Amino acid sequence: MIVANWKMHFDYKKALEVGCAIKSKLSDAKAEIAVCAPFVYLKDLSECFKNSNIKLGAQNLYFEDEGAYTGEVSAMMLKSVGCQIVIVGHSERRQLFGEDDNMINKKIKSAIKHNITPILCVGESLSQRQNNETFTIIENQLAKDLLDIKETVIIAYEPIWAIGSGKVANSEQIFEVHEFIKKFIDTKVLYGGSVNAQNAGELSKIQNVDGFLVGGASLDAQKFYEIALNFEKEKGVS
Ligand SMILES: O=C[C@H](O)COP(=O)(O)O
Repeated sequence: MIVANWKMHFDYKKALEVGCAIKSKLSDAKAEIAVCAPFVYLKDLSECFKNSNIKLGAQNLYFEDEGAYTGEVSAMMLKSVGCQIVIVGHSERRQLFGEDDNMINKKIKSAIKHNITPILCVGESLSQRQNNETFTIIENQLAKDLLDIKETVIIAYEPIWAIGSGKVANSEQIFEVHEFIKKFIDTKVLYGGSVNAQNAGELSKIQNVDGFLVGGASLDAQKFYEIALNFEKEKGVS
């Protein structure tokens, strides 16, 4: 599974241009492909992704369905514009907006209630890794974020120090964290953090990597396409 996280990029015209280019390049992809776009572009992207295998995703949600929550967007609303996937607990939201594990847990439950597949992001900071706290941090995030949740949740392992930095975690680091996550929950585990068209092939060789959550390189349809292609080649997805 290859997921684009566009974060807060593009104006309307560019978002539709890149979204439609991704659709035309990857509509026959064998790997599962999803594009997580800013809220305001979702409706039109859902039209663009019609009759293709590209899944529509959001980057966040609020856990209540409706009410006096100025500026928030609920799972019910996302579902109504065709969203199938939502990213929850991205480190940028944890760090910049103080999103805590309790809130993340409620968001995951709300997504599931509306039949939207959550992608839960977990990962350690550089200082936590240097202090040998990686597994404790990840176990703590998984335990709290997935409390009382039995349904399918996709996990994205994103070491914070690898996001947008050009510093990719090495194969051993990725393998052991994915193994740890899969012991906790038997599900798909994606890797995220400076994935690009050049390193996607090598990263795909790691046996327990089930796909990627791609930030920067997903802003270019050709680069995103090459990542998916390299993944399919290495994994023998056909
Ligand atoms: O959600 C995506 C990640 O934060 C990775 O971003 P990046 O590919 O720009 O490092």
